[in-house]
Amino acid sequence: MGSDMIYEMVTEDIISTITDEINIGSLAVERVCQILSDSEIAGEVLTRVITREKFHGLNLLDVINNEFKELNSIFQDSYDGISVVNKNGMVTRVNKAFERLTGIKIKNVLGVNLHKIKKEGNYFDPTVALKVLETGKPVTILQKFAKGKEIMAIGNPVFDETGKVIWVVVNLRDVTELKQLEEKLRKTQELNAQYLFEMENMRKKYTSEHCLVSKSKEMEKIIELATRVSMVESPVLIQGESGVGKEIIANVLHNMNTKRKKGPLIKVNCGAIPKELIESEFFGYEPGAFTGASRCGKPGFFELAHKGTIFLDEIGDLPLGLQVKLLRVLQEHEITRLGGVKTIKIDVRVVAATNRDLETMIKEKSFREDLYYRINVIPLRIPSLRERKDDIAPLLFHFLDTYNRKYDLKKSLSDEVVECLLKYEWPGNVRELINLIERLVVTTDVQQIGLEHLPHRYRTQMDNNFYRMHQMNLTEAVEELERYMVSKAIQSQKSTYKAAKVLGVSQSTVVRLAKKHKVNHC
Ligand SMILES: Nc1ncnc2c1ncn2[C@@H]1O[C@H](COP(=O)(O)OP(=O)(O)OP(=O)(O)O)[C@@H](O)[C@H]1O
Repeated sequence: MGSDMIYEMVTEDIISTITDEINIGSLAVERVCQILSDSEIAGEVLTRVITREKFHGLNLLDVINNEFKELNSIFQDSYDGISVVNKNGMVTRVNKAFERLTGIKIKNVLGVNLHKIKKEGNYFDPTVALKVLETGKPVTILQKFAKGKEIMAIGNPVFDETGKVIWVVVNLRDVTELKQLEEKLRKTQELNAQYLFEMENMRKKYTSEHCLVSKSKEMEKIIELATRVSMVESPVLIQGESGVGKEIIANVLHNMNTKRKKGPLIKVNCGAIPKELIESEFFGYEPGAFTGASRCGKPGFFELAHKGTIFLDEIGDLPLGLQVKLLRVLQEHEITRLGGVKTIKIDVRVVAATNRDLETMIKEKSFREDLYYRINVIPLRIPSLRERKDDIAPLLFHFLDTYNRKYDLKKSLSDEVVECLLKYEWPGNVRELINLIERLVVTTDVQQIGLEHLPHRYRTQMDNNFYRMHQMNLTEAVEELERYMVSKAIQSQKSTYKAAKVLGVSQSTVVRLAKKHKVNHC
Protein backbone atom coordinates (compact mmCIF):
# COMPACT_ATOMS: atom_id res chain seq x y z
CA MET A 1 0.00 0.00 0.00
CA GLY A 2 1.52 3.36 -1.02
CA SER A 3 2.00 6.16 1.53
CA ASP A 4 -0.66 8.27 -0.21
CA MET A 5 -3.16 5.47 0.33
CA ILE A 6 -2.30 5.26 4.05
CA TYR A 7 -2.63 8.99 4.34
CA GLU A 8 -6.03 8.88 2.63
CA MET A 9 -7.23 6.11 4.94
CA VAL A 10 -5.97 7.76 8.09
CA THR A 11 -7.47 11.11 7.31
CA GLU A 12 -10.76 9.56 6.11
CA ASP A 13 -10.84 7.51 9.27
CA ILE A 14 -10.22 10.54 11.50
CA ILE A 15 -12.73 12.66 9.59
CA SER A 16 -15.44 10.03 9.94
CA THR A 17 -14.61 9.68 13.66
CA ILE A 18 -15.05 13.42 14.04
CA THR A 19 -18.24 13.33 12.03
CA ASP A 20 -19.60 10.49 14.16
CA GLU A 21 -18.58 11.80 17.51
CA ILE A 22 -18.99 15.55 17.32
CA ASN A 23 -22.20 16.98 18.63
CA ILE A 24 -22.79 20.23 16.90
CA GLY A 25 -22.74 22.88 19.59
CA SER A 26 -20.33 24.05 22.21
CA LEU A 27 -18.51 20.73 22.40
CA ALA A 28 -17.78 20.62 18.67
CA VAL A 29 -14.62 22.69 18.58
CA GLU A 30 -13.29 21.14 21.74
CA ARG A 31 -13.71 17.65 20.30
CA VAL A 32 -12.14 18.61 16.95
CA CYS A 33 -9.15 20.10 18.72
CA GLN A 34 -8.78 17.09 20.98
CA ILE A 35 -8.76 14.65 18.06
CA LEU A 36 -6.52 16.85 15.95
CA SER A 37 -3.98 17.42 18.72
CA ASP A 38 -3.40 13.66 18.84
CA SER A 39 -2.75 13.48 15.15
CA GLU A 40 0.51 14.13 13.38
CA ILE A 41 -1.39 15.11 10.29
CA ALA A 42 -3.58 17.57 12.18
CA GLY A 43 -3.12 20.46 9.76
CA GLU A 44 -4.07 18.31 6.77
CA VAL A 45 -7.10 16.87 8.49
CA LEU A 46 -8.28 20.27 9.67
CA THR A 47 -8.09 21.66 6.15
CA ARG A 48 -10.04 18.71 4.84
CA VAL A 49 -12.65 18.90 7.56
CA ILE A 50 -13.05 22.63 7.14
CA THR A 51 -13.34 22.43 3.36
CA ARG A 52 -16.03 19.74 3.47
CA GLU A 53 -19.22 21.17 2.11
CA LYS A 54 -21.46 20.57 5.03
CA PHE A 55 -20.87 19.18 8.46
CA HIS A 56 -24.05 17.86 10.07
CA GLY A 57 -25.84 20.48 8.04
CA LEU A 58 -23.41 23.19 9.22
CA ASN A 59 -20.22 24.54 7.82
CA LEU A 60 -17.44 23.78 10.35
CA LEU A 61 -16.01 27.26 9.84
CA ASP A 62 -19.38 28.64 10.97
CA VAL A 63 -19.24 26.38 14.02
CA ILE A 64 -15.77 27.59 14.91
CA ASN A 65 -16.79 31.18 14.21
CA ASN A 66 -19.84 30.89 16.45
CA GLU A 67 -17.73 29.33 19.15
CA PHE A 68 -15.22 32.15 18.88
CA LYS A 69 -17.98 34.78 19.04
CA GLU A 70 -19.44 33.16 22.13
CA LEU A 71 -16.10 32.95 23.92
CA ASN A 72 -15.21 36.48 22.88
CA SER A 73 -18.45 37.91 24.20
CA ILE A 74 -17.91 36.07 27.50
CA PHE A 75 -14.40 37.55 27.59
CA GLN A 76 -15.57 41.04 26.66
CA ASP A 77 -18.62 41.15 28.91
CA SER A 78 -16.95 39.69 31.96
CA TYR A 79 -17.45 41.92 35.02
CA ASP A 80 -13.78 41.51 35.91
CA GLY A 81 -11.16 43.23 33.82
CA ILE A 82 -9.06 40.67 31.95
CA SER A 83 -5.78 41.11 30.09
CA VAL A 84 -3.67 38.42 28.45
CA VAL A 85 0.08 38.81 28.15
CA ASN A 86 2.30 36.53 26.06
CA LYS A 87 5.60 35.03 27.09
CA ASN A 88 7.49 38.05 25.70
CA GLY A 89 5.55 40.42 27.89
CA MET A 90 3.29 41.72 25.12
CA VAL A 91 -0.37 42.44 25.89
CA THR A 92 -2.35 40.38 23.37
CA ARG A 93 -5.90 40.70 24.68
CA VAL A 94 -7.77 43.22 26.82
CA ASN A 95 -11.49 43.30 27.56
CA LYS A 96 -13.91 46.23 28.02
CA ALA A 97 -14.00 45.89 31.80
CA PHE A 98 -10.24 46.49 31.85
CA GLU A 99 -10.84 49.91 30.30
CA ARG A 100 -13.70 50.65 32.72
CA LEU A 101 -11.68 49.65 35.79
CA THR A 102 -8.34 51.23 34.95
CA GLY A 103 -9.51 54.14 32.82
CA ILE A 104 -6.85 53.20 30.25
CA LYS A 105 -8.02 52.95 26.64
CA ILE A 106 -7.77 49.47 25.13
CA LYS A 107 -5.89 50.82 22.11
CA ASN A 108 -3.19 52.19 24.40
CA VAL A 109 -2.49 48.81 25.96
CA LEU A 110 -3.03 46.27 23.22
CA GLY A 111 0.25 45.21 21.62
CA VAL A 112 2.28 47.07 24.23
CA ASN A 113 5.32 45.34 25.66
CA LEU A 114 5.25 45.42 29.45
CA HIS A 115 9.02 45.36 29.77
CA LYS A 116 9.07 48.70 27.96
CA ILE A 117 6.33 50.16 30.12
CA LYS A 118 8.25 49.14 33.17
CA LYS A 119 11.32 50.92 31.89
CA GLU A 120 9.46 54.04 30.88
CA GLY A 121 7.42 54.07 34.08
CA ASN A 122 4.30 54.49 31.99
CA TYR A 123 0.57 54.56 32.73
CA PHE A 124 -0.26 51.26 34.30
CA ASP A 125 1.37 48.94 36.72
CA PRO A 126 2.78 45.95 34.83
CA THR A 127 4.13 44.30 37.96
CA VAL A 128 1.64 41.42 38.19
CA ALA A 129 2.14 39.99 34.70
CA LEU A 130 5.90 40.48 34.79
CA LYS A 131 6.17 38.82 38.17
CA VAL A 132 4.17 35.84 36.91
CA LEU A 133 6.47 35.60 33.85
CA GLU A 134 9.47 35.81 36.15
CA THR A 135 8.37 33.30 38.78
CA GLY A 136 5.92 31.10 36.90
CA LYS A 137 3.61 31.35 39.91
CA PRO A 138 0.26 33.07 40.52
CA VAL A 139 0.66 36.62 41.87
CA THR A 140 -1.89 38.92 43.54
CA ILE A 141 -1.35 42.62 44.22
CA LEU A 142 -3.53 45.55 45.24
CA GLN A 143 -3.23 48.52 42.87
CA LYS A 144 -4.32 51.99 43.95
CA PHE A 145 -5.78 54.35 41.38
CA ALA A 146 -6.81 57.99 41.43
CA LYS A 147 -9.83 58.94 43.62
CA GLY A 148 -9.05 56.14 46.06
CA LYS A 149 -10.06 53.36 43.70
CA GLU A 150 -8.47 50.07 44.69
CA ILE A 151 -8.09 47.21 42.27
CA MET A 152 -7.06 43.69 43.06
CA ALA A 153 -4.91 42.27 40.22
CA ILE A 154 -4.56 38.49 40.10
CA GLY A 155 -2.13 37.06 37.56
CA ASN A 156 -2.16 33.37 36.65
CA PRO A 157 0.35 31.59 34.39
CA VAL A 158 -0.63 29.31 31.49
CA PHE A 159 2.01 26.69 30.67
CA ASP A 160 2.99 24.89 27.46
CA GLU A 161 3.56 21.14 27.37
CA THR A 162 7.21 21.63 28.46
CA GLY A 163 6.15 23.55 31.56
CA LYS A 164 7.18 27.00 30.31
CA VAL A 165 4.92 30.00 30.78
CA ILE A 166 3.35 30.93 27.46
CA TRP A 167 0.62 33.26 28.65
CA VAL A 168 -0.28 35.23 31.71
CA VAL A 169 -3.95 35.91 32.34
CA VAL A 170 -4.51 38.89 34.62
CA ASN A 171 -7.88 39.41 36.31
CA LEU A 172 -8.67 42.86 37.68
CA ARG A 173 -11.38 43.33 40.29
CA ASP A 174 -12.57 46.58 41.81
CA VAL A 175 -12.40 46.07 45.57
CA THR A 176 -13.16 49.69 46.48
CA GLU A 177 -16.82 48.90 47.00
CA LEU A 178 -15.93 45.72 48.84
CA LYS A 179 -13.58 47.65 51.09
CA GLN A 180 -16.21 50.32 51.66
CA LEU A 181 -18.75 47.59 52.54
CA GLU A 182 -16.20 45.99 54.83
CA GLU A 183 -15.68 49.34 56.55
CA LYS A 184 -19.44 49.85 56.81
CA LEU A 185 -19.83 46.36 58.28
CA ARG A 186 -17.06 47.03 60.80
CA LYS A 187 -18.71 50.30 61.83
CA THR A 188 -22.12 48.62 62.08
CA GLN A 189 -20.64 45.86 64.20
CA GLU A 190 -19.01 48.44 66.45
CA LEU A 191 -22.27 50.33 66.72
CA ASN A 192 -24.10 47.11 67.44
CA ALA A 193 -21.71 46.20 70.22
CA GLN A 194 -22.00 49.71 71.66
CA TYR A 195 -25.77 49.56 71.35
CA LEU A 196 -25.90 46.18 73.12
CA PHE A 197 -23.59 47.50 75.82
CA GLU A 198 -25.77 50.56 76.36
CA MET A 199 -28.93 48.46 76.32
CA GLU A 200 -27.44 46.13 78.93
CA ASN A 201 -26.46 49.11 81.09
CA MET A 202 -29.91 50.61 80.71
CA ARG A 203 -31.47 47.29 81.63
CA LYS A 204 -29.28 46.91 84.73
CA LYS A 205 -29.98 50.49 85.78
CA TYR A 206 -33.69 50.07 85.20
CA THR A 207 -33.97 46.72 86.99
CA SER A 208 -32.04 47.95 90.03
CA GLU A 209 -33.87 51.28 90.21
CA HIS A 210 -37.25 49.61 89.86
CA CYS A 211 -36.36 46.69 92.14
CA LEU A 212 -37.02 44.12 89.46
CA VAL A 213 -35.70 40.94 91.00
CA SER A 214 -34.54 38.16 88.70
CA LYS A 215 -31.95 35.48 88.97
CA SER A 216 -33.42 32.62 86.98
CA LYS A 217 -32.37 32.14 83.38
CA GLU A 218 -36.05 32.13 82.36
CA MET A 219 -36.75 35.59 83.78
CA GLU A 220 -33.44 37.03 82.57
CA LYS A 221 -34.42 35.94 79.06
CA ILE A 222 -37.82 37.63 79.35
CA ILE A 223 -36.31 40.90 80.61
CA GLU A 224 -33.67 40.82 77.90
CA LEU A 225 -36.30 40.24 75.21
CA ALA A 226 -38.55 42.96 76.66
CA THR A 227 -35.61 45.40 76.62
CA ARG A 228 -34.89 44.53 73.02
CA VAL A 229 -38.46 44.85 71.77
CA SER A 230 -39.03 48.02 73.77
CA MET A 231 -37.16 49.80 70.95
CA VAL A 232 -39.70 48.83 68.28
CA GLU A 233 -43.32 49.81 67.86
CA SER A 234 -44.97 46.43 67.31
CA PRO A 235 -47.77 45.39 69.67
CA VAL A 236 -46.79 43.00 72.47
CA LEU A 237 -48.97 40.40 74.16
CA ILE A 238 -47.79 39.40 77.63
CA GLN A 239 -49.20 36.13 78.89
CA GLY A 240 -48.79 34.47 82.25
CA GLU A 241 -50.60 33.51 85.43
CA SER A 242 -51.89 36.16 87.79
CA GLY A 243 -49.16 37.82 89.85
CA VAL A 244 -46.16 36.71 87.72
CA GLY A 245 -45.16 40.29 86.90
CA LYS A 246 -46.91 41.09 83.60
CA GLU A 247 -47.42 44.69 84.57
CA ILE A 248 -43.79 45.03 85.59
CA ILE A 249 -42.77 43.88 82.09
CA ALA A 250 -45.21 46.38 80.53
CA ASN A 251 -43.37 49.07 82.54
CA VAL A 252 -40.06 47.85 81.09
CA LEU A 253 -41.49 48.05 77.56
CA HIS A 254 -42.58 51.64 78.09
CA ASN A 255 -39.67 52.97 80.10
CA MET A 256 -36.93 51.48 77.97
CA ASN A 257 -38.32 53.10 74.81
CA THR A 258 -36.34 56.33 74.64
CA LYS A 259 -39.04 58.12 72.65
CA ARG A 260 -42.19 56.90 74.39
CA LYS A 261 -40.96 57.04 77.97
CA LYS A 262 -41.32 60.83 77.73
CA GLY A 263 -45.00 60.25 76.95
CA PRO A 264 -47.70 58.71 79.17
CA LEU A 265 -48.16 55.05 80.12
CA ILE A 266 -51.90 54.53 80.44
CA LYS A 267 -52.86 51.34 82.26
CA VAL A 268 -56.34 50.00 81.62
CA ASN A 269 -57.84 47.03 83.41
CA CYS A 270 -60.23 45.88 80.71
CA GLY A 271 -62.14 43.66 83.15
CA ALA A 272 -62.79 46.38 85.68
CA ILE A 273 -64.74 48.90 83.56
CA PRO A 274 -68.56 48.69 83.67
CA LYS A 275 -69.94 47.55 80.30
CA GLU A 276 -72.03 50.66 79.75
CA LEU A 277 -69.03 52.97 80.23
CA ILE A 278 -66.39 51.00 78.41
CA GLU A 279 -66.74 52.67 75.00
CA SER A 280 -66.70 56.20 76.34
CA GLU A 281 -63.74 55.35 78.59
CA PHE A 282 -61.73 53.96 75.67
CA PHE A 283 -62.58 56.52 73.01
CA GLY A 284 -63.82 59.55 74.99
CA TYR A 285 -66.94 61.58 74.22
CA GLU A 286 -67.99 64.99 72.94
CA PRO A 287 -69.92 67.45 75.17
CA GLY A 288 -73.48 66.24 75.77
CA ALA A 289 -72.91 62.92 74.00
CA PHE A 290 -75.24 61.18 76.45
CA THR A 291 -77.25 61.92 79.57
CA GLY A 292 -74.90 62.52 82.44
CA ALA A 293 -71.92 63.24 80.16
CA SER A 294 -69.64 66.06 81.19
CA ARG A 295 -70.35 69.38 79.47
CA CYS A 296 -66.74 69.70 78.42
CA GLY A 297 -66.51 66.24 76.89
CA LYS A 298 -63.74 63.85 77.85
CA PRO A 299 -60.75 62.27 76.16
CA GLY A 300 -60.59 58.47 76.21
CA PHE A 301 -57.68 56.21 77.16
CA PHE A 302 -56.32 56.20 73.62
CA GLU A 303 -56.20 59.98 73.42
CA LEU A 304 -54.58 60.13 76.83
CA ALA A 305 -51.93 57.63 75.75
CA HIS A 306 -51.01 59.69 72.64
CA LYS A 307 -47.23 59.55 72.05
CA GLY A 308 -46.94 56.97 74.82
CA THR A 309 -48.05 53.43 75.60
CA ILE A 310 -51.43 51.94 76.40
CA PHE A 311 -51.33 48.84 78.61
CA LEU A 312 -54.48 46.79 78.13
CA ASP A 313 -54.44 44.46 81.12
CA GLU A 314 -56.87 41.51 81.22
CA ILE A 315 -57.60 41.96 77.51
CA GLY A 316 -59.43 38.62 77.56
CA ASP A 317 -62.20 40.34 79.55
CA LEU A 318 -62.95 42.84 76.78
CA PRO A 319 -66.56 42.48 75.47
CA LEU A 320 -66.82 41.29 71.85
CA GLY A 321 -68.42 44.58 70.71
CA LEU A 322 -65.44 46.55 71.89
CA GLN A 323 -62.99 44.06 70.42
CA VAL A 324 -64.18 45.05 66.91
CA LYS A 325 -63.72 48.75 67.68
CA LEU A 326 -60.31 48.14 69.22
CA LEU A 327 -59.21 46.25 66.12
CA ARG A 328 -60.22 49.20 63.96
CA VAL A 329 -58.22 51.61 66.11
CA LEU A 330 -55.17 49.37 65.93
CA GLN A 331 -55.43 49.20 62.16
CA GLU A 332 -56.30 52.80 61.39
CA HIS A 333 -54.48 54.60 64.20
CA GLU A 334 -57.38 56.98 64.69
CA ILE A 335 -60.43 57.24 66.91
CA THR A 336 -63.75 59.08 66.90
CA ARG A 337 -65.12 60.28 70.21
CA LEU A 338 -68.65 59.19 71.17
CA GLY A 339 -71.12 61.72 69.76
CA GLY A 340 -68.38 63.19 67.57
CA VAL A 341 -67.74 63.10 63.82
CA LYS A 342 -64.16 64.22 63.68
CA THR A 343 -61.45 61.55 63.59
CA ILE A 344 -58.46 62.05 65.85
CA LYS A 345 -55.07 60.60 64.89
CA ILE A 346 -53.37 58.71 67.66
CA ASP A 347 -49.80 57.55 68.02
CA VAL A 348 -49.87 54.83 70.66
CA ARG A 349 -47.92 51.66 71.31
CA VAL A 350 -50.17 48.83 72.44
CA VAL A 351 -49.11 46.35 75.10
CA ALA A 352 -51.78 43.84 76.12
CA ALA A 353 -51.73 41.26 78.90
CA THR A 354 -53.84 38.34 79.94
CA ASN A 355 -53.83 35.32 82.21
CA ARG A 356 -56.55 33.68 80.11
CA ASP A 357 -56.02 31.22 77.28
CA LEU A 358 -56.96 33.40 74.30
CA GLU A 359 -56.63 30.56 71.80
CA THR A 360 -59.29 28.55 73.64
CA MET A 361 -61.40 31.71 73.85
CA ILE A 362 -61.10 32.04 70.05
CA LYS A 363 -62.39 28.48 69.65
CA GLU A 364 -65.23 29.29 72.03
CA LYS A 365 -65.91 32.45 69.98
CA SER A 366 -65.48 34.76 72.94
CA PHE A 367 -62.32 36.38 71.56
CA ARG A 368 -61.87 37.61 68.00
CA GLU A 369 -59.19 35.79 66.04
CA ASP A 370 -58.31 38.89 63.96
CA LEU A 371 -57.75 40.96 67.10
CA TYR A 372 -55.64 38.18 68.59
CA TYR A 373 -53.27 38.23 65.62
CA ARG A 374 -53.17 42.03 65.67
CA ILE A 375 -52.09 42.23 69.32
CA ASN A 376 -49.93 39.11 69.37
CA VAL A 377 -47.20 40.41 67.07
CA ILE A 378 -44.59 39.92 69.80
CA PRO A 379 -45.64 37.28 72.35
CA LEU A 380 -43.99 37.28 75.78
CA ARG A 381 -44.87 34.45 78.14
CA ILE A 382 -43.81 34.96 81.73
CA PRO A 383 -43.28 31.65 83.52
CA SER A 384 -44.94 31.03 86.88
CA LEU A 385 -42.78 31.22 89.98
CA ARG A 386 -42.78 27.42 90.34
CA GLU A 387 -41.27 27.22 86.85
CA ARG A 388 -38.38 29.48 87.89
CA LYS A 389 -37.53 28.37 91.39
CA ASP A 390 -34.19 30.21 91.28
CA ASP A 391 -36.12 33.46 91.70
CA ILE A 392 -37.85 32.45 94.94
CA ALA A 393 -34.95 33.02 97.38
CA PRO A 394 -33.87 36.40 95.87
CA LEU A 395 -37.50 37.56 95.95
CA LEU A 396 -37.93 36.41 99.56
CA PHE A 397 -34.85 38.30 100.73
CA HIS A 398 -35.60 41.34 98.60
CA PHE A 399 -39.08 41.76 100.08
CA LEU A 400 -37.92 40.87 103.59
CA ASP A 401 -35.47 43.75 103.27
CA THR A 402 -38.16 46.03 101.80
CA TYR A 403 -40.57 45.47 104.71
CA ASN A 404 -37.83 45.53 107.35
CA ARG A 405 -36.91 48.97 106.08
CA LYS A 406 -40.51 50.06 105.74
CA TYR A 407 -41.37 49.11 109.35
CA ASP A 408 -37.90 49.77 110.73
CA LEU A 409 -37.40 46.15 111.82
CA LYS A 410 -34.61 43.56 111.57
CA LYS A 411 -36.50 40.33 111.04
CA SER A 412 -34.88 37.26 109.52
CA LEU A 413 -36.14 33.95 108.15
CA SER A 414 -34.97 30.65 109.67
CA ASP A 415 -33.33 28.15 107.30
CA GLU A 416 -36.33 25.82 107.66
CA VAL A 417 -38.69 28.61 106.60
CA VAL A 418 -36.60 29.36 103.52
CA GLU A 419 -36.36 25.66 102.70
CA CYS A 420 -40.09 25.26 103.11
CA LEU A 421 -40.90 28.29 100.95
CA LEU A 422 -38.52 27.11 98.23
CA LYS A 423 -40.56 23.92 97.96
CA TYR A 424 -43.91 25.69 97.94
CA GLU A 425 -45.81 25.92 94.65
CA TRP A 426 -46.81 29.62 94.80
CA PRO A 427 -50.15 29.53 92.93
CA GLY A 428 -50.45 33.31 93.46
CA ASN A 429 -46.87 33.81 92.21
CA VAL A 430 -44.87 36.93 93.20
CA ARG A 431 -47.92 38.76 94.51
CA GLU A 432 -48.58 35.94 96.99
CA LEU A 433 -44.90 35.91 98.03
CA ILE A 434 -44.93 39.66 98.71
CA ASN A 435 -48.12 39.42 100.78
CA LEU A 436 -46.77 36.52 102.83
CA ILE A 437 -43.50 38.31 103.66
CA GLU A 438 -45.27 41.51 104.68
CA ARG A 439 -47.66 39.51 106.84
CA LEU A 440 -44.79 37.57 108.51
CA VAL A 441 -42.77 40.73 109.12
CA VAL A 442 -45.61 42.66 110.72
CA THR A 443 -47.41 39.90 112.61
CA THR A 444 -44.55 38.04 114.31
CA ASP A 445 -43.17 39.24 117.61
CA VAL A 446 -39.80 37.49 117.39
CA GLN A 447 -36.65 38.48 115.52
CA GLN A 448 -36.35 35.21 113.62
CA ILE A 449 -39.38 33.93 111.77
CA GLY A 450 -39.68 30.15 112.26
CA LEU A 451 -41.76 27.36 110.76
CA GLU A 452 -44.39 27.79 113.45
CA HIS A 453 -45.15 31.29 112.14
CA LEU A 454 -45.95 30.09 108.64
CA PRO A 455 -49.63 29.74 107.74
CA HIS A 456 -50.56 26.07 107.57
CA ARG A 457 -50.67 25.66 103.77
CA TYR A 458 -47.00 26.67 103.44
CA ARG A 459 -45.97 23.97 105.89
CA THR A 460 -47.58 20.96 104.24
CA GLN A 461 -44.29 19.74 102.83
CA MET A 462 -42.60 19.85 106.25
CA ASP A 463 -45.67 18.47 108.00
CA ASN A 464 -45.45 15.50 105.70
CA ASN A 465 -41.97 14.77 107.09
CA PHE A 466 -43.22 15.00 110.66
CA TYR A 467 -46.18 12.81 109.75
CA ARG A 468 -43.85 10.24 108.25
CA MET A 469 -41.75 10.35 111.41
CA HIS A 470 -44.82 9.71 113.54
CA GLN A 471 -45.32 6.45 111.64
CA MET A 472 -41.87 5.21 112.80
CA ASN A 473 -40.57 4.00 116.12
CA LEU A 474 -38.01 6.12 117.99
CA THR A 475 -34.91 4.31 116.64
CA GLU A 476 -36.14 4.66 113.03
CA ALA A 477 -37.00 8.32 113.57
CA VAL A 478 -33.55 9.04 115.08
CA GLU A 479 -31.91 7.27 112.13
CA GLU A 480 -34.01 9.30 109.71
CA LEU A 481 -33.16 12.55 111.47
CA GLU A 482 -29.45 11.63 111.58
CA ARG A 483 -29.42 10.91 107.84
CA TYR A 484 -31.34 14.11 107.10
CA MET A 485 -29.05 16.35 109.19
CA VAL A 486 -25.80 14.84 107.95
CA SER A 487 -26.80 15.08 104.30
CA LYS A 488 -28.07 18.67 104.71
CA ALA A 489 -24.88 19.76 106.50
CA ILE A 490 -22.62 18.20 103.82
CA GLN A 491 -24.76 19.65 101.06
CA SER A 492 -24.73 23.19 102.43
CA GLN A 493 -21.16 23.28 103.80
CA LYS A 494 -19.55 21.42 100.86
CA SER A 495 -16.89 19.92 103.18
CA THR A 496 -16.98 17.29 105.93
CA TYR A 497 -14.80 19.51 108.19
CA LYS A 498 -17.24 22.42 107.99
CA ALA A 499 -20.24 20.06 108.29
CA ALA A 500 -18.69 18.61 111.45
CA LYS A 501 -18.39 22.11 112.90
CA VAL A 502 -22.04 22.89 112.14
CA LEU A 503 -23.23 19.58 113.60
CA GLY A 504 -20.92 19.84 116.64
CA VAL A 505 -19.24 16.46 116.06
CA SER A 506 -15.82 15.37 114.81
CA GLN A 507 -15.03 15.16 111.11
CA SER A 508 -14.46 11.41 111.37
CA THR A 509 -18.00 11.03 112.81
CA VAL A 510 -19.40 12.94 109.85
CA VAL A 511 -17.50 10.67 107.43
CA ARG A 512 -18.67 7.56 109.30
CA LEU A 513 -22.32 8.70 109.35
CA ALA A 514 -22.17 9.72 105.69
CA LYS A 515 -20.93 6.21 104.82
CA LYS A 516 -23.58 4.61 107.00
CA HIS A 517 -26.41 6.55 105.36
CA LYS A 518 -24.84 6.38 101.88
CA VAL A 519 -24.56 10.17 101.65
CA ASN A 520 -22.12 11.39 99.02
CA HIS A 521 -19.41 13.29 100.91
CA CYS A 522 -16.48 13.83 98.51
N1 LIG B 1 -39.49 40.10 89.24
C1 LIG B 1 -40.10 40.87 90.14
N2 LIG B 1 -39.37 41.62 90.98
C2 LIG B 1 -39.97 42.39 91.90
N3 LIG B 1 -41.30 42.48 92.03
C3 LIG B 1 -42.07 41.76 91.23
C4 LIG B 1 -41.52 40.92 90.23
N4 LIG B 1 -42.52 40.33 89.55
C5 LIG B 1 -43.65 40.78 90.09
N5 LIG B 1 -43.40 41.64 91.08
C6 LIG B 1 -44.38 42.31 91.92
O1 LIG B 1 -45.42 41.38 92.11
C7 LIG B 1 -46.67 42.03 92.09
C8 LIG B 1 -47.54 41.39 91.02
O2 LIG B 1 -46.96 41.68 89.78
P1 LIG B 1 -47.82 42.22 88.53
O3 LIG B 1 -48.94 43.10 88.99
O4 LIG B 1 -46.90 42.77 87.53
O5 LIG B 1 -48.42 40.83 88.08
P2 LIG B 1 -49.44 40.54 86.92
O6 LIG B 1 -48.93 39.34 86.21
O7 LIG B 1 -49.68 41.76 86.11
O8 LIG B 1 -50.72 40.15 87.72
P3 LIG B 1 -52.27 40.18 87.25
O9 LIG B 1 -52.42 39.21 86.13
O10 LIG B 1 -52.99 39.73 88.46
O11 LIG B 1 -52.55 41.57 86.86
C9 LIG B 1 -46.41 43.49 91.85
O12 LIG B 1 -46.36 44.15 93.11
C10 LIG B 1 -45.04 43.50 91.25
O13 LIG B 1 -44.37 44.69 91.54
